[in-house]
Amino acid sequence: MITMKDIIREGDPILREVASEVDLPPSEENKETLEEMLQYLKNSQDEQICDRYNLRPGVGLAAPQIGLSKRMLAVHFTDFNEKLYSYGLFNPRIVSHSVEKAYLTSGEGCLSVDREVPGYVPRYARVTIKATDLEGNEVKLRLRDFAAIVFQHEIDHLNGVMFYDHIDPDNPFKEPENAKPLD
Ligand SMILES: CNC(=O)c1cccc(C)c1Nc1nc(N2CCN(c3ccccc3Cl)CC2)nc(N2CSC[C@H]2C(=O)NC)n1
Ligand code: NI
Repeated sequence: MITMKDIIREGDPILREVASEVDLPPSEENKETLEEMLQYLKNSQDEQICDRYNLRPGVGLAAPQIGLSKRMLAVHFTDFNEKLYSYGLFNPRIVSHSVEKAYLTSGEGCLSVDREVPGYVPRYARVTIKATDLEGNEVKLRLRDFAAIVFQHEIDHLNGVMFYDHIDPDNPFKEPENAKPLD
């Protein structure tokens, strides 16, 4: 079971590496790891389990955050329209995106960052992702708003990018150009 002791914190160089593609079809080992990452997210959103194991709640987790420089990520959340997103993905990539940007007006948090880093994180408002899922199927996901934000945050981890790299250091709460606020 993944707990907070398994989560790599900022400062560890692995979080700044470009992670390697995984071989397909995914090995049993990589499938088990990705299942564990998904289970972490579910556990972290269950009050009893979260309290018992002192987990930080999250809706996304990328393999570099547990010390594996592999292009694997898990997400588990329901969006504003009550649509459930629960995926373990191998080799996810953004194949197209909107010009329009979006940002969480509350800023972003990260399981690998044990501090608040205030500021708007401008991201694409809509993205199309292609990847291979836990069953080994090629999936194509058209995402918008919160779902688009989460997937971009996690794909950033596969490219060594942290959310605060996107925050304007001169004015963290400046309205990003051509961007819609997400409350
Ligand atoms: C600094 N201000 C803030 O963090 C912030 C502050 C307010 C609102 C938002 C919306 C903020 N922003 C933000 N809130 C989240 N959560 C909201 C609470 N939730 C959760 C909490 C408890 C139980 C179940 C759940 Cl579901 C867990 C997820 N998650 C992310 N991110 C950035 S994209 C990846 C994702 C992630 O999983 N991070 C660990 N950002
Ligand atoms: Ni993160």
